[in-house]
Amino acid sequence: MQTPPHREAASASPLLEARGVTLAFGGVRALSDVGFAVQPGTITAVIGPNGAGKTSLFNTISGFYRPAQGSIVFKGQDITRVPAPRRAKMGLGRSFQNIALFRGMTVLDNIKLGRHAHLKTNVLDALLYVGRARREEALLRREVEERIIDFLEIDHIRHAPVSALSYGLQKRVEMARALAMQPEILMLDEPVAGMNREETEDMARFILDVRAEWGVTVLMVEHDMGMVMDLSDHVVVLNFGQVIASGTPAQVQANPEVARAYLGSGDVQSLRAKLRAAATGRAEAA
Ligand SMILES: Nc1ncnc2c1ncn2[C@@H]1O[C@H](COP(=O)(O)OP(=O)(O)OP(=O)(O)O)[C@@H](O)[C@H]1O
Repeated sequence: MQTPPHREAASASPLLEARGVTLAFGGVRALSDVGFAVQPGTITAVIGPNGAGKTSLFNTISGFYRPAQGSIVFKGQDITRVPAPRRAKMGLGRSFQNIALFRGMTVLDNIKLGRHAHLKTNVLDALLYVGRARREEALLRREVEERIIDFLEIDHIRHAPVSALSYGLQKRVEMARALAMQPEILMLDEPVAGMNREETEDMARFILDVRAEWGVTVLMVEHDMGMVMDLSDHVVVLNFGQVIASGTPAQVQANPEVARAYLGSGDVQSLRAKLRAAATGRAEAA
């Protein structure tokens, strides 16, 4: 018997999985039995009202928090006990909700620092092939840095200190630094929070291009529901630390539980109308 095509798609190996993740801070249960999968090559978004557990989930995936129960699986490997820096080297790149750049340093130096975490040359290599390894590394580094600078259109500010940049540009530099690690999955924590419409449009374009041109899978946490619905292939909705819905943007928008979490009533028409209004606003601003 043949497997229907949609079944095949659903059973493709996920790049990343959260399985039954539970996390508590003292008496507060931030996450309860959270499970979802990120398929390679997709843009997946985690949304939910304030305090739903989005940041806790991100921190658990990137290794800053260890769950009380459950596991995180990346490329088929259980990484629940792998420390955060090693996860980054394995290909989990991330940006932060509150920009975590070195503000006194230039854009280029911040990007170089991101790249530094990816250095492959170990102590033995360095002892045996000092000259060649260094030269090759330097060449490759410069190539990656230039490609990122070009891609994110930040050439004009490469020597500017980060502190002198607008918020939108700082967010873009943070993305550049995360890309410098050449991640397989890029985790973006509220990539458009605090941005004006134009900056939001730019960032949305970069997120789509990261996937299209760099082949990077994207997992983001974002408050801007309209942007999420426009960009994502898959949306996971959290509320009070639990997954209340998961599916395509259209499926999530038609889910009364989601409308209840956001609007206090299960009226999916109102939810759709709200999203349409937001989309019209963005189109007018563009
Ligand atoms: N370090 C912490 N110590 C204690 N409680 C915490 C901590 N971090 C988060 N929490 C609690 O865990 C729950 C989930 O918070 P979390 O920040 O993950 O939600 P969120 O969806 O990211 O919220 P927001 O959209 O406001 O950023 C909340 O009740 C929050 O108060």
